[in-house]
Amino acid sequence: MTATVIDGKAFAAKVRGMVGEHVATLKADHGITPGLAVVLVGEDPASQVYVKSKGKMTVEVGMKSVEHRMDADVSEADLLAMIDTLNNDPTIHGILVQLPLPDHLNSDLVINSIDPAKDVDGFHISNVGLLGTGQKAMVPCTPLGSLMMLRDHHGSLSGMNAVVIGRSNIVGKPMAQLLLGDSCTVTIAHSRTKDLAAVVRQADIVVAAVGRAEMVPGDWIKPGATVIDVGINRLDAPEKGEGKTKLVGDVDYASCAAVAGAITPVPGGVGPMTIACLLANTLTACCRANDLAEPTGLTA
Ligand SMILES: Nc1nc2c(c(=O)[nH]1)N[C@@H](CN(C=O)c1ccc(C(=O)N[C@@H](CCC(=O)O)C(=O)O)cc1)CN2
Repeated sequence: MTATVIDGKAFAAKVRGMVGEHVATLKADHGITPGLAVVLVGEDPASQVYVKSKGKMTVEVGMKSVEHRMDADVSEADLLAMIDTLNNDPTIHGILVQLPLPDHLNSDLVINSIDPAKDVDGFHISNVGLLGTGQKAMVPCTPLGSLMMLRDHHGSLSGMNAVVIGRSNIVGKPMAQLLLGDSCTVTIAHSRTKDLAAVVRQADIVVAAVGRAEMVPGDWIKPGATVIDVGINRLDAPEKGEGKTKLVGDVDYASCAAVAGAITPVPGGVGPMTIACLLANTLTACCRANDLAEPTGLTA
C-alpha cells in the first residue's frame, strides 16, 4: 500500500482563505478588525522565523498584527506588565507568547497571566480545563490543525482507535482530548510505555508527537492506518552538501508511507496548520468577544 499524502500546506492555505473571507465580512458588516499580538522574548532563530511568518499571515488575512520583541534578559515583571497592557487593549483579541521562553522566566506563570478569552494558543489553565471537560475553549493550534486534517480525510472519527505518542501539554494531552471529543478510543503512549510497538499497531490513527527524529518505523503501523506526524526535527544532511540540514518528523516517513493509508509529510504537513489555526483562533476569539456567531469549520 502507498499512503495518500495529506497536504498540510494546501489545507492550511484553504483555512487561511476561509479566515480571510470571514474577516472581510466582520469588517464590512460590523466594522470590527480582529487583532493578534505576538510577544517574542530573546533571539532564538527558529522562533524569529515563526513569529515573522505569523505576522505576515495575520496581515494577509486582513487582521491587525502587533509584534512585541523583548530582550532575552527581560524581567518577569516587565513581561507580565506587557501582557497586562495587551489584556486591556480592546483592539487585541488574541495574545501569543512565543515558546520556548528563556530559562529565568516561569512559562506557566506567564501563560496563565494571559486573559483566557485572548489565549489563542489555548495553553491557559482555564482553557485546558474547559477542553478537558468538553466545554467551549480556546484549543491549542497544532492539535486543532491535526484534528481538522483527520476530519477532512475521514469524515467521522467515531469509534476509531487512536494512539497519541507523546504527553506534552502543548500537543499530546490536548490532542487526546480532541480525539476523545470526536468519540475515538484514545491511548496516550510515551517513552515509558511498555511494548510501544504493540500499542501503536492497534491504532487506526497514530499521532506522533514525541520529539524524537524518525522514532516510529513502518512495522509499527497497522496497514491502512492514518499517521499524523507532529515532529519537526532538524538533522544534519551532509548528502545535500557541507553544513546542510534537513527536517524530519517523528516517524520514519518512507517505511510508514509504505504501510499507512494516509500520512502527513514533514515539512508540509502539520506545521503549516499551526499558524492557520492560530489565525482561526484569533477570529474565533474576536467573534466571542463581540457576541457574534463563530466561524463554522474553524473550531473544534
Ligand atoms: N506559543 C507557541 N509557541 C510555539 C508553538 C505554538 O503553537 N505556540 N509551536 C512551535 C513553533 N511554531 C509556531 O509557533 C511552528 C512550528 C512549525 C511551523 C511550520 O510551518 N513548519 C514547517 C517547516 C518550517 C521550516 O522549514 O523550518 C513545516 O512543518 O512544514 C509553524 C509554526 C513552538 N513554539
